[in-house]
Amino acid sequence: MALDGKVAVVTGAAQGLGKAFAEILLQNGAKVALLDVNEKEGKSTKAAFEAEFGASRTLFHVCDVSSEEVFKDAFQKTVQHFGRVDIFCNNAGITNEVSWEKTIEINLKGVVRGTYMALEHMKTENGGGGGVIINVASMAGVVHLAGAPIYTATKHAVVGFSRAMAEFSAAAGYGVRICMLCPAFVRTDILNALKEKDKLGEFFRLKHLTENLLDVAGLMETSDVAKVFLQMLLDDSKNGAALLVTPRGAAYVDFPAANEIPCSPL
Ligand SMILES: NC(=O)c1ccc[n+]([C@@H]2O[C@H](COP(=O)([O-])OP(=O)(O)OC[C@H]3O[C@@H](n4cnc5c(N)ncnc54)[C@H](O)[C@@H]3O)[C@@H](O)[C@H]2O)c1
Ligand SMILES: CCCCCC(O)/C=C/C=C\C/C=C\C/C=C\CCCC(=O)O
Repeated sequence: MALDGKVAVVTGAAQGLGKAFAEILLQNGAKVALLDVNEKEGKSTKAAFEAEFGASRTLFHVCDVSSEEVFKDAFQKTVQHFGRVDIFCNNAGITNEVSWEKTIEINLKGVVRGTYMALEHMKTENGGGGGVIINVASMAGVVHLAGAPIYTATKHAVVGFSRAMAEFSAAAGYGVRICMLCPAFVRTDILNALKEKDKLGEFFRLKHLTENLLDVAGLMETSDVAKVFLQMLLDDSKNGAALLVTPRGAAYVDFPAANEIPCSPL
């Protein structure tokens, strides 16, 4: 997929990884709708992009992905403004083990909402032009973080949901690819939760478990992850693929097929 003239939506685009994904899309010729619940940061990011790429290339809508109504409204406004959407990146996410229902609402249900909405618009069956959906999971969607069980659960769920939807989309002939990005630790505000008892609750006393993993794995910059995001987005051969991104490099996860899982006779 060439990006020149394509229209992308990125949730959680005001800062961190979402901002870096939006930036690399803009650098490669796409127009980008930035959706984020943080109005102040979103407006400032939009202003910075406007100065660099021109006013007509970006949009910002205040949008909480945990509200079906608000999310749909922001998406519809984006379609009205740019005329279409070709790329949808479900990136917004939080770490909060105390308000765990909220974490599920944003990290999982927000991704499900965004995926359904994007598919409905892009699928060729409805006269759409096809496209690509990138769901941002985490390495914690493939291996677990004992210090953040709900975060882990949401990211595992995003991986399972996206893989199932990718196969469904291909089988239904929708013309829409769905892939997952699974980064290890990246220098963004989400990691501040590691220092916040009111976010980790009872898991705060074992925060060293996550900190030890971070020490071993190392920390990436958002721009490093954005380069890999772009490669996956542009690779038309990938559907249902989960790309792990670590400071050592990137690799697609080799999930076993059901009949490849070793079993002993009962
Ligand atoms: N930073 C990491 O180490 C890391 C690693 C793997 C995956 N991730 C994932 O990357 C994604 C982006 O996180 P980040 O690291 O850039 O963190 P971040 O906190 O810097 O950015 C998250 C963004 O999402 C927005 N957001 C939060 N709740 C929202 C909501 N309800 N609706 C809309 N926007 C909302 C925030 O305002 C913020 O702009 C998340 O899904 C996260 O789980 C992060
Ligand atoms: C409160 C924690 C917030 C975590 C944010 C997040 O999504 C980061 C997850 C990163 C990794 C998760 C799991 C395990 C990492 C363990 C080892 C990585 C080794 C990487 C390598 O191969 O070098």
